[in-house]
Amino acid sequence: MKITDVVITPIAMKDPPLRNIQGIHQPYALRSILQVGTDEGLTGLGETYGDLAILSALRKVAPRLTGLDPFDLNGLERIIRETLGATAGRATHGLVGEASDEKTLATVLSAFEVACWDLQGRALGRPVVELLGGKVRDTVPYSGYLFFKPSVHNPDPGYEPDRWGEAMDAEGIVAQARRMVDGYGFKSLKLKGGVLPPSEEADAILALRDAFPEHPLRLDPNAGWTVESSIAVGKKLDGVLEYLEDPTGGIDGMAAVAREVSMPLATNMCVTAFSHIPPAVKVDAVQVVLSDHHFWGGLRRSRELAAICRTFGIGLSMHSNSHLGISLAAMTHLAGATPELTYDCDTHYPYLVEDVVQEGVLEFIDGAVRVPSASGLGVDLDLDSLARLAEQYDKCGFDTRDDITPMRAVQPGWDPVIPRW
Ligand SMILES: O=C([O-])C(=O)C[C@H](O)[C@@H](O)C(=O)[O-]
Ligand SMILES: [Mg+2]
Repeated sequence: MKITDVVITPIAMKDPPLRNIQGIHQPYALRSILQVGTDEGLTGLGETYGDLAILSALRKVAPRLTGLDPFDLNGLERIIRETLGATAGRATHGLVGEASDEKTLATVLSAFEVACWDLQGRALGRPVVELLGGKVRDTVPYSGYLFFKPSVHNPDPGYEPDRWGEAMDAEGIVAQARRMVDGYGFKSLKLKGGVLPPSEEADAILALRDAFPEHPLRLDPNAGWTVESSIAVGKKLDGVLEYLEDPTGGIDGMAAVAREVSMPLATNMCVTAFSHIPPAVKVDAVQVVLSDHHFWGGLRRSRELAAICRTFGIGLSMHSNSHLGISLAAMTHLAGATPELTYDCDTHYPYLVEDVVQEGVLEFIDGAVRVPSASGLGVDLDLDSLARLAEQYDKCGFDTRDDITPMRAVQPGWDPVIPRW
């Protein structure tokens, strides 16, 4: 089987005004959708960030893939390295750690790699989970991802407001959590912090603890706090959190917090590439790493990460950005085949109101998604939806994620300084 053509479609999907340390989500989230065609008439699907820098890198690589066998993943990496060289560009946004050429390269590799796994599975008539070694679980549990948010975007993008309403205090977060748990059955909850002063966010966690006594809870301010503030929150939430995620920035900062608090510290900011692991292990900075196949270099690399975490006794969880069904399918196959992944995975999926894959395959039952059993990733494109979301991209008025500018519309002079507290 040989790759004959690659179609890359940037899309924009409606996204609620979710708050974080940088500001607020734009009214649309951007993604790149990959269709990799072969001489056998099969098409493999991939999905990644839609930011222009990534899109440009994907477009540079695409024509070079003609003739490649989708089973040759080492060949895929070689072509990508040759094409992008050592200057792939710094493309990721600030919420997943430092941008680097290597991370951009890993992101591009991942997008095409997932499409190749899909092709391999389709060619063999096997689901991707089987190519990754077989299922270690039939369903993959996800956690309910809670965000502080206003009820509407400002300015109004002209579409129906989202169904989640306002949540700018502990009461609003508990109500949001109730809807997440009732609607999706989530068995654990994660609160995106870095929005209110740390003690108020700790109070929101305590309110969640009262309302959901059995649910493991996580809090993630995306490095918004100083070491001192992080320790204070860690002590206040002693015995309450399953883990505290990126309270402060950097390996040394996290290590200083880890020495003083009882709960594990997790990260998708200070350990986001293989080169970060040795220094983090040396000072015991993090006890849980959130994998994310999108920027760790794909499904193979994510399993290498799992093995390294196992070796050093580090827990493994999974990170998410706003994503569509192709990514959810890839995450579910990966998690379905990865025994080290013992924490419920993150997902933004409940905030999604439009997808490019057909309905009904990826459903949350009791907070979990069944690993698809059809060939490849097990999802197919809905071409009408893809065209509609592509048109939305052309009209949305931006080509790169930016949480700061829309925040300045809400709060003039907004300065996304880190740490803030
Ligand atoms: O766990 C995390 O750090 C994230 O999920 C980062 C995301 O970008 C999230 O903060 C968001 O979507 O605003
Ligand atoms: Mg995080």
